[in-house]
Amino acid sequence: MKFAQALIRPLSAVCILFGLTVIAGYFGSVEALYRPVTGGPATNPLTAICMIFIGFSLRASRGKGRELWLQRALVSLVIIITSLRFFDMLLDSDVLALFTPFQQQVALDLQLGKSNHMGVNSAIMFFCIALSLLLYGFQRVTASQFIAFIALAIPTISFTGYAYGIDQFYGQMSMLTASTGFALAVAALLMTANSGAVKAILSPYIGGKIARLQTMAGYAVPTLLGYLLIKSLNSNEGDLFGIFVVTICWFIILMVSMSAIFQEKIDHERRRGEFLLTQAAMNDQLTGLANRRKFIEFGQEELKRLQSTKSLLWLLLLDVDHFKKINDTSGHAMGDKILVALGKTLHNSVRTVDLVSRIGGEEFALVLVDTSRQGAERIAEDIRASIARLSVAGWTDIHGPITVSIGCAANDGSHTLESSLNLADEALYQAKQNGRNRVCFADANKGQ
Ligand SMILES: Nc1nc2c(ncn2[C@@H]2O[C@H](COP(=O)(O)OP(=O)(O)OP(=O)(O)O)[C@@H](O)[C@H]2O)c(=O)[nH]1
Repeated sequence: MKFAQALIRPLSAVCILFGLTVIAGYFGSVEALYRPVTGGPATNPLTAICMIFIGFSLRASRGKGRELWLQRALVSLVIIITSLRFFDMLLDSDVLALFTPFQQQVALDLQLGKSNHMGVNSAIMFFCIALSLLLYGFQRVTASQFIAFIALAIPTISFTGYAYGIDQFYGQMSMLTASTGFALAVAALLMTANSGAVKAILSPYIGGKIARLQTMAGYAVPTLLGYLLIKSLNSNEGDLFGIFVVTICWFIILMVSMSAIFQEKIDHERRRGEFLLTQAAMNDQLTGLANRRKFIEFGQEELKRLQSTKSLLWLLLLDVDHFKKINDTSGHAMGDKILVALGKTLHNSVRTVDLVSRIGGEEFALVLVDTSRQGAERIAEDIRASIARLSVAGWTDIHGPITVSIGCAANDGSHTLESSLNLADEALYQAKQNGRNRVCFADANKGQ
């Protein structure tokens, strides 16, 4: 998606450059710059201005404040210019000539019988691109995308015309205008890459891959077959045949886009379901902390990492003192409430790189990564003290403070997670034996 959107700036830059090249052609009277195919259609100066305006408005489309107003102003001007072209066509007037730069040169070309009008197809194409960008600026993304698709269809019809030799298909649209319009319509579509059919087609998942393949094949195969047939049959019905091919191509693209949207919706639900299942499999429902499974996975990953960092990992095993009494005197619901409060305290006591997990009923395990012995001592003691001060709504002083015993063991990467867990468990047992509400450290030489 990001890659697709990164294309917008270079595409718009190329189009601005094309527009400026055409203007330079009129300015320096270099016909080849505005009429790439000798005797073919020229790019009218106003058409070149539309290219430049749309190119700049694409660059401003994601802006805010003044930039957004500039974008709206530029696309509105293009809408006005192209609308005047429709006006001239309907009333058989020539209002547009009043605003056309290099009008003398344009008039001379026309006198000499050379084509140099802004083609109606070009006007429709730029009108649609400008409208699409205007709608995008007003956050009408679906409508913007729909109009951009229509805009994209117009140069593809011209390309088919050039390929099949059907001049009605490109009319007064030069190859340069068709290519620029195509690039601008693609850029306008990419602006809406986060929604609808474009999102579905660009999706990195399987649905997107299939849709991209189908879109390309759906366009390339009928176009190529049509080309081969029209050349080999030398058909007089070329126009009808061309219309048939273009219609088939766009019908296929429409079908592919629609099925891609549904496919992406279903795939999105599946990915969400998978995410929720993984979450459920890795997290403890009551406290929201990691569960035993996640603890083992995380611990083993960190131990692997230790082999290259040569630092120390600490395992803190924490058990609530006389938790059975808490349940028996105040009820299971209060017991649960205390477990949740403990989970929060533990979570807030460590860094984001560490892991806090609930590995049993009233037993928690902490993994402290890249930590010295002094660091582990300080954290364990802070945790013990802050839990002894913990106040839980509904838990009264007559019951005494909630306390925990903590057993700690270090691992430098030279022994297994299981052996560290056993050492921490022995230290925890020691803490319980020594009167609870205390921190004990495993013998550093054991298990190494
Ligand atoms: N409320 C609640 N209680 C739980 C949960 N899981 C385990 N328990 C209870 O935790 C208590 C653990 O008791 P014991 O293992 O005897 O240990 P203790 O009472 O904490 O005593 P010491 O560990 O020796 O200090 C049992 O009564 C379990 O029913 C839970 O999710 N919620």
